[in-house]
Amino acid sequence: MKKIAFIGAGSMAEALISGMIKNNLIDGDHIWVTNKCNHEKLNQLQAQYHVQITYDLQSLFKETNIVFLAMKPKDVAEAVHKIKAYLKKDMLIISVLAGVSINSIESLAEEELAIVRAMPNTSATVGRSASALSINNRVTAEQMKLVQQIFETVGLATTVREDQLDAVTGLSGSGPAYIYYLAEAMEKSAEEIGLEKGMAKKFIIQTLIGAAEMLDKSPKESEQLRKDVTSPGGTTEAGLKVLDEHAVQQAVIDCIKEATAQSKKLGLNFNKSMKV
Ligand SMILES: NC(=O)C1=CN([C@@H]2O[C@H](COP(=O)(O)OP(=O)(O)OC[C@H]3O[C@@H](n4cnc5c(N)ncnc54)[C@H](OP(=O)(O)O)[C@@H]3O)[C@@H](O)[C@H]2O)C=CC1
Ligand SMILES: O=C(O)[C@@H]1CCC=N1
Repeated sequence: MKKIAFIGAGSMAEALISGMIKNNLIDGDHIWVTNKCNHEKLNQLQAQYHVQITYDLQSLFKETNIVFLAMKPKDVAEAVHKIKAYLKKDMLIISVLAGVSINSIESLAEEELAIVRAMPNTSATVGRSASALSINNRVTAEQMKLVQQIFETVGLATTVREDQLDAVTGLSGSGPAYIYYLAEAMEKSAEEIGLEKGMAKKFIIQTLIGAAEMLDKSPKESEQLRKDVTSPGGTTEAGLKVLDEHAVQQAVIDCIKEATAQSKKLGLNFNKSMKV
């Protein structure tokens, strides 16, 4: 594996670094990380993953093959401005930014670059990301192989059209947060119904893993799997009735649509601010 530079050292960068290292794709010596100013965070990454950390862009970009852009969309203009002198045609740029298009990044860099726009999620940490990838026509077959390898190491990787990435962001980029939200509610309920916290947590986790595995392995659709749990006049029916009264299913649909719209909005706002 080659040398990888991370510009941005937040949650998503750490999830990818952790996933790549734990799954033996690359060792810490070949991963270089920088951020805006949070030195403490860089120290933590160095201590935990043995990556190289630096604010010296010369060292960061020396013989670098792959550059991850992993800052918030609002910070990308400033970040790319700072590094653009070091970006070379033979480098592969992988952006994980929500909403920001490949063209926008190229405009900021003022250089024709091989760019991958990816939408992973933080489950990359445990090798379970659902990552969608779009590329521009300067990405070579060899670079694409490398990209597939990186994202397959941290989970499932699928190529999509760039115009589908906002929807992927709303569905699976943000998706882990929806599941954690449900887990939080289950944890709170466990307390109220008198179950000890540690024990309840184990039951909740196993229930989520079990249901996810059933969705994956069973030939049945999610609706049928739900019906299989729901005995007439039983406990599940009573519980689900309350969810229906609160229109929870529609709320989830609205949530994913809103997150998708926000991804589009981030891109539009970015374009407006850059006038691209
Ligand atoms: N979190 C998630 O679940 C996912 C996030 N994404 C995308 O990943 C990107 C990062 O998100 P996330 O990791 O959550 O964000 P964080 O806020 O956790 O991290 C952002 C990082 O960017 C750094 N940064 C900001 N400005 C600059 C700069 N000018 N130069 C170098 N580094 C800079 C910050 O440094 P400092 O701390 O020093 O300010 C920080 O390390 C976003 O664009 C998001 O859309 C995509 C999929 C999932
Ligand atoms: O909330 C966000 O904007 C980022 C993108 C997907 C997940 N987190």
